[in-house]
Amino acid sequence: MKIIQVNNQEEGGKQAFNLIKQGMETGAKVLGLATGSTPITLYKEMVQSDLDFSEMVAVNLDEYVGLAGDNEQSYRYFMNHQLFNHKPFKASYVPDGTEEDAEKECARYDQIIEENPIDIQILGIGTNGHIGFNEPGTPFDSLTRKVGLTPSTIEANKRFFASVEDVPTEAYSMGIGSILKAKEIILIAYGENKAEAIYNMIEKEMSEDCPASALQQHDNVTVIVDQAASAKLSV
Ligand SMILES: N[C@@H]1[C@@H](O)[C@H](O)[C@@H](COP(=O)(O)O)O[C@@H]1O
Repeated sequence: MKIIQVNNQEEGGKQAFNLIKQGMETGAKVLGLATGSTPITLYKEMVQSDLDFSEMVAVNLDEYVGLAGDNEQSYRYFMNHQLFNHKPFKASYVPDGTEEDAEKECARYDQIIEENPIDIQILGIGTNGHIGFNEPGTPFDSLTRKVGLTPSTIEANKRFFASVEDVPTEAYSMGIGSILKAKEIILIAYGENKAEAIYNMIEKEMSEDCPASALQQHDNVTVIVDQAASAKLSV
């Protein structure tokens, strides 16, 4: 894994943006995108840039089960407002949180990923090492499925909701197997509450206890971290 240390989130957004720009110059057509507060500065860079995304496809990692795209807490809403409304893509995919038939929705989404192989996958990381909504214990060959969120993830994500009771307890998430199929992966982490997860991901032995450690088996991963998130690393 290549590690890029940055001073702050603005610099991290610029670094990630430059990697995407380079990727597009060398033929990348499909971006795998993530939600959460971490990629916001990257999306700002993309919006402010003169890059044209109208021939690009975006495939998002996950969506809360039960939330429609016009719900302000949904990941579709987040993506539209942070990026797609400002920079139109040829197509943008996010799992449909309103689809009650999980099997049908997951099969549909896996088909989308198969038809649009991801060139560059952007990832954040949960404090427990989750990527997408793949919580600890997720098999590394998993595909899209309905997952239950751990209490720590519900707790971490409640800041976006009126109360903890409003946080959905399930999500549709691309699997770790799907993520590993991306040609290039850029994982971004800021802040001391990510330090343990970053340490487990990079320096501990690969284990399902830290879903992000699966990235150790991928040969094109760049990790963008600030000082606080990289504080536990030995290098
Ligand atoms: N499903 C998302 C993840 O994709 C994201 O990486 C994580 C961290 O979020 P943040 O960037 O806000 O710390 O939150 C959620 O659980």
